Amino acid sequence: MNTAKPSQWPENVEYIFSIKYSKNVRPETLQALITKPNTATTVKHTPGPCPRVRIKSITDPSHPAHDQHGLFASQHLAPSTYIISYVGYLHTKDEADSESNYDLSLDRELGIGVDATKHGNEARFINDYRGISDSPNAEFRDIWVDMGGGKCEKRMGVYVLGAGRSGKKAKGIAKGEEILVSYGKGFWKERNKEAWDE
Ligand SMILES: C[S@@+](CC[C@H](N)C(=O)[O-])C[C@H]1O[C@@H](n2cnc3c(N)ncnc32)[C@H](O)[C@@H]1O
Repeated sequence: MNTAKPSQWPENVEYIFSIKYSKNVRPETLQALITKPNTATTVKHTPGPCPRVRIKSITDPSHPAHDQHGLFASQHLAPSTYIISYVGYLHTKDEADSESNYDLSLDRELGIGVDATKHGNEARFINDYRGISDSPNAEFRDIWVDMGGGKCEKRMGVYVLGAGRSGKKAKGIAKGEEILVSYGKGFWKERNKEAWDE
């Protein structure tokens, strides 16, 4: 088994390769989260540090996440390239931690989220573009990860914005550039940053 961790991985967070399922998820919900629709995009499971990204501490005082970390491209990433999937603790609405800064909705209809506060991979370090760049250069998409042996896992995958969606960012993400998504207005509204109303 691959036990390597990415450089700069924090000691208080468990580095995981696949989702950790809460025992409170109902069997029929769990079944829906591991049953891939025929037409869905599938990505092969790849355990271990992702070669396309690098976690870096943010030392620039003008960066709004100064003194935290961010995720950067370790090679040029072409438009629409799959980068990494978001893993963490998969939980029900009732178990959601309203204080978490790492909780991503996986399936709104099923009321399921994935929280990477205590367990996660490099994707937990992706910052929001606001105050850093004019626009995001990456986005979350629904994916299914083929775990082998006929098993699949529904996850959120991070992709480089496609040429159609990204305008001037159609060249993809350059080596060394920070990977930035939009967390959505709701994330910042809940944290009282009303000024970032876009
Ligand atoms: C999912 S974490 C991203 C990784 C985080 N920077 C870290 O080092 O663990 C989300 C948190 O990162 C910070 N963050 C992300 N994007 C930001 C932005 N554009 N401006 C200010 N803080 C940001 C906020 O503290 C937010 O609650």
